[in-house]
Amino acid sequence: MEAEGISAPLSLSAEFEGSFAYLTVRDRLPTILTKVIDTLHRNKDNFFKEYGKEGVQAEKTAISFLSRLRNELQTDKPVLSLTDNAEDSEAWNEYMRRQQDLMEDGRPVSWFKSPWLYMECYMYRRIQEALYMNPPMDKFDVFKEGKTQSYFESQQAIKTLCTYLQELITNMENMTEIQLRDSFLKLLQISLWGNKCDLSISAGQDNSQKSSPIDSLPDLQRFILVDDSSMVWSTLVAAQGAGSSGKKHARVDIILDNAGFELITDLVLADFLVSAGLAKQIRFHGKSIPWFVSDVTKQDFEWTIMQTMAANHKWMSASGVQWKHFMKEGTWSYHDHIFWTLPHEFCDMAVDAADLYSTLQGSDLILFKGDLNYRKLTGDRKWEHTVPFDQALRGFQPAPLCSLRTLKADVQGSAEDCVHAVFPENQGHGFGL
Ligand SMILES: O=P(O)(O)OC[C@H]1O[C@](O)(CO)[C@@H](O)[C@@H]1O
Ligand SMILES: [Mn+2]
Repeated sequence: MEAEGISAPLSLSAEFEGSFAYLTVRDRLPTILTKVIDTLHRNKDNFFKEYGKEGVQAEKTAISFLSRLRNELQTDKPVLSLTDNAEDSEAWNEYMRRQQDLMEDGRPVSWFKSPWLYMECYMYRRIQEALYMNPPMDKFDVFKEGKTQSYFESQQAIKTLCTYLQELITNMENMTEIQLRDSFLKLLQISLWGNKCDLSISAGQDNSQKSSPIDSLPDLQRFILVDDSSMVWSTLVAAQGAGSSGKKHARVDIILDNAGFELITDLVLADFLVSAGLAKQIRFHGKSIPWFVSDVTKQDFEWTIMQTMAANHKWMSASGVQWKHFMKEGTWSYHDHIFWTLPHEFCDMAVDAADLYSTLQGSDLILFKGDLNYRKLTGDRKWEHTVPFDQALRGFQPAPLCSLRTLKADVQGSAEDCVHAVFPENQGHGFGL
């Protein structure tokens, strides 16, 4: 749907044979679906133990739903309305009608003819429909195994990062502003690179963090296209300005992406922001259902903090204890609005999720993690590479925002990583890579 009066190029789509969208829909999405079916098969005995015959029957029916879905995808069938009467079903079905109105010569909305962004999101929502329709499978997270494995495979990197965080916190009061700034920029890059650990690009293959997240920074520097993070720092510093009641309470919103090591990098960054007095409140935004294989759900968020607390490592445990305290006292909070697991481009948010847009307008800085968020920020359209980032946002600017994304889809086109930052007109800055 077009944001008011701002035109945009075509959406990336699998209709362009040979494109990355085409290869994703033809090859990677069926592979992910097959792995989901295998996961259900492999857990058959557990379902029997936990739910008896009813569990096994539900697993069998869910598998038949998913096999049918895979066939629909592979044979480019018209997409179907959702029939699970979930909280977001009507929003999905309304979006399908909207997409149908956009189709030329009345062709049906289908996997290889419609926007890649819509079809990929739709697949993950249809997986959830197969579970919703077959209780007691409705609470089962088909991606949980991969997400927890990614956490356990990254232990050494997590220990290194938590140790680094505790060293920063111990030395914090002696730090000059330049040292604080440099530490922040280092943690921002670590959070950017944490985005490499994503299970949808790898179609579920292990993609955990093996190397030291700190020592690898110098080598990775050359892959950052144009680093605008210094403006992110300026925004944070400006947000410390005195408010009407004295010290302003800077609020940072982090739109999360993947669980596992990437989530740890985001929690470490958030801990630093609060410990350095750069933010008084951090709002984390995750997914309300399992999504794009490794995206963070509330269960993943809570499990990761508990797991870190319980680690047999002094600084991991100290970090986890601190994070649980931040959650308990409300300095940190977790939110999972359904909009983040709808297919909409973010320029639609002000209309289609006005409550969320209004919430984000209260932020001093919004950090968007990952490739899917970047694709939604820019509408996953065939922009020229010279288009300024804030133009591609087509009016989506609830607050100063920054995209921390390792490039996994065409919508930027270059092979490097991106740190974007953009500021609403009233701050006069509009820039990107
Ligand atoms: O976890 P991230 O960084 O959002 O990556 C997910 C992205 O990776 C891909 O799976 C590969 O391009 C996309 O389909 C999706 O946008
Ligand atoms: Mn992801």
